[in-house]
Amino acid sequence: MTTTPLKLFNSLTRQLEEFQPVHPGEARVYTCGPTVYNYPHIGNMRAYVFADVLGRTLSFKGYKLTHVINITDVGHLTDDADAGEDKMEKMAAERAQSIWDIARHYTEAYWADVKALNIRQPAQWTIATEFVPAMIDFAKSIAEKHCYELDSGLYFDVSTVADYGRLARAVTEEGEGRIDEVEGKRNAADFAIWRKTPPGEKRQMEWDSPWGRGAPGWHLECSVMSGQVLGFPFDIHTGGIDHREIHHPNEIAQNQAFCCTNGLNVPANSGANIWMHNNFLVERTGKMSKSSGEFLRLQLLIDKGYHPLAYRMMCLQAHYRSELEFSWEGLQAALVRLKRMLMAHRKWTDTLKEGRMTPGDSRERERVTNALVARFEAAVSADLNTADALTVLEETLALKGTAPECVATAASHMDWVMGLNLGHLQRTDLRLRPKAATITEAEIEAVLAQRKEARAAKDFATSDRLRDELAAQGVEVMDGDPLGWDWKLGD
Ligand SMILES: Nc1ncnc2c1ncn2[C@@H]1O[C@H](COP(=O)(O)OP(=O)(O)OP(=O)(O)O)[C@@H](O)[C@H]1O
Ligand SMILES: [Zn+2]
Repeated sequence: MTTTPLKLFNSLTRQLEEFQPVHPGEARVYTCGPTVYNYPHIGNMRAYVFADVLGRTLSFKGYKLTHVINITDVGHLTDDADAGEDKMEKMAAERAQSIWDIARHYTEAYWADVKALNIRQPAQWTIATEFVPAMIDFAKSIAEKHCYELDSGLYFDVSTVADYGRLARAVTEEGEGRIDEVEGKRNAADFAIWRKTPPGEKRQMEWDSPWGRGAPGWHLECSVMSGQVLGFPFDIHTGGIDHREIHHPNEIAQNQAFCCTNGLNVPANSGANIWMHNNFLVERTGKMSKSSGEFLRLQLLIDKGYHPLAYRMMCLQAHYRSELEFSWEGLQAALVRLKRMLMAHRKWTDTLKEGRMTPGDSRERERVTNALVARFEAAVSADLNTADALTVLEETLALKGTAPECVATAASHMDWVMGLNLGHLQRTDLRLRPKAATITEAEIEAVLAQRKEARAAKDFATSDRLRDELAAQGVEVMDGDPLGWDWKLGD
């Protein structure tokens, strides 16, 4: 079905580029996954909604997709630029719990959010601690030419690779956040690829290596997991925009070293051809951040009564390269938009269910369907312009006089790429129903049934009294609402 070439913004060149797969007909994508020392916040989840839309777009365009997302359960320090403590060790010490338990708990919490947001399962979740022997092998192969050992670990010498930091466009020596705290580092930007456990200390997670007992560096992990599973070079590497500054330049430096040493001298030599970054979800006070302690979890949105796909809709309304400001009003608007789409979609599928097929030429119907889908394809092919793509979906659903089969088929393709699940959601799933509410749905429905009877009998006094009783319990009855929200629960 592919007609429009797929253009993606490559952070390496800061330009839109046409997607040209390394392996014909395939797309291999690696996404930097969460560090599982805490719950993901909805900002983190924006990164995975973006990667999911990318993956769905590639599949929709006919590429055989292999998507890998990692789980970082060791090695990510509290400062991306190679200083501070391991985030996992720190949390384990604070909680007096085993790291393994912490990792399991937060990985599961992350997977629950992935599911709730209708993010597809990748081909593989790579767990960092399962790749440690491969990380040691990778480090061994580049150590002689590109690394040097200090008391605290094995360091990567960034001056040994061409054009270090080109992704960040940062000055190597004085780039942001390059804190040179380690005595003996040759360049301020050099980073540990293996961190030795200091003498007399014991880490919960440590392994033997040629450079002593210790743990791998975070940057090494992603180079190894992506290269091992997808092979260098693969097509696309994604992550949040913060990774453009330190984590990904360091991955690229390692990939260059590895590819040169191992005779994989690929043209761009960065490990991946295209590096893509989503912008931040922000709050009025600034970037939403796990490390700052307070943050919004998807579960809080659900507890307040919002369906999680309303948050997915909120993400899709903005381009992934733009900042998106979170607000409850914005979430409410996204929910209403989702509900409108659902109702419009339902009308078409009901028409089909009633068997009202359009007589006539099936070739003509195929042509109409393809023309509708082509408009949508043009939107997503323009660097994943989901905002335009949603408009095309809405306009398709609002068509009049077009054969229902054409609209329903075209809309189901579009919905699949957007991942809004219009075909399965029920109108009642989208009701605002805060967890704190004490009244049950059955109780609400019972009162509404009484009220319906009263109204049928033109007993408006009783009808109003029942309505007021519900209002006192936070239930807003919405008579005659075109969206069909018969009732909703407030906070
Ligand atoms: N506010 C945000 N909006 C969008 N993406 C974000 C935001 N914060 C982090 N990310 C992205 O989420 C993904 C997971 O990040 P990770 O689990 O490592 O979070 P973190 O860096 O520990 O958290 P934080 O930066 O919030 O302290 C990364 O791709 C990261 O770039
Ligand atoms: Zn990574």
